[in-house]
Amino acid sequence: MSNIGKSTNILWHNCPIGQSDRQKLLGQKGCVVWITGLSGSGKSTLACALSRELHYSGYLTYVLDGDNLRHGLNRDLSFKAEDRAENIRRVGEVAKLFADAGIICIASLISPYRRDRDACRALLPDSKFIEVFIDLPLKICEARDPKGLYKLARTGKIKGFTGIDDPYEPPVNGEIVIKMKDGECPSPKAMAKQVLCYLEENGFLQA
Ligand SMILES: Nc1ncnc2c1ncn2[C@@H]1O[C@H](COP(=O)(O)OS(=O)(=O)O)[C@@H](OP(=O)(O)O)[C@H]1O
Ligand SMILES: Nc1ncnc2c1ncn2[C@@H]1O[C@H](COP(=O)(O)OP(=O)(O)O)[C@@H](O)[C@H]1O
Repeated sequence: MSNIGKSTNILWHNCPIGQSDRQKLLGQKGCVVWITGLSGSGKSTLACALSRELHYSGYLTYVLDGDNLRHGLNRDLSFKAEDRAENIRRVGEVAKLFADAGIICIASLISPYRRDRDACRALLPDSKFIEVFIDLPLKICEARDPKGLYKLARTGKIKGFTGIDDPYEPPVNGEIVIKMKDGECPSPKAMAKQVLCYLEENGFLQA
């Protein structure tokens, strides 16, 4: 019996069918592809492009997108630092469950604080947490501004906006960095290919 957080006298219950059985069934390894970057850097675009490529090659994926999760699971959270931390913690735990199910889980959230991302990494042993940083300058993201949020942040109508008046801490030793080349951002297909190659080379596309 052990006490975990606020739960007392609880015991882990094991199931006879485990992660490796599910992975054999699916012909892949469960993992978490964690996409981080500024608003407008292309996180959702990459998540969808990667999911599409993998799906049509016969692999099971699921996308956890920050914006979408804030419509349900995380609707009670704001953008202050403690709430962002709780947002990332919950999504990390959910992503871990998907990976345990044998699924290639693609999480796309700003996740601006290194400590929160590292806590998610710690939940997933055996290199199953793959951090992908879309390293796009603020200037480009702000010029894109598809939702008009940077404009609102610049005029003070949104407070604590990442990159404007709230920090973004880039990964130090992430697995994949997506960068501009010759002043151009790689296409969504090219970004997805970079991640796909990593998954292939590291054995995630076989049981
Ligand atoms: N203050 C502030 N800062 C940053 N972003 C803001 C803010 N307010 C609203 N939004 C919109 O919320 C989306 C980010 O949600 P996330 O859950 O990914 O954020 S976080 O990881 O908790 O920082 C983010 O979506 P993306 O543009 O897709 O990144 C914004 O559209
Ligand atoms: N690789 C890319 N090349 C050109 N435009 C892109 C690329 N990725 C995303 N975009 C565009 O940039 C904007 C922001 O992309 P989005 O995926 O919503 O970013 P985020 O999820 O990081 O906020 C969208 O209008 C999208 O069409």
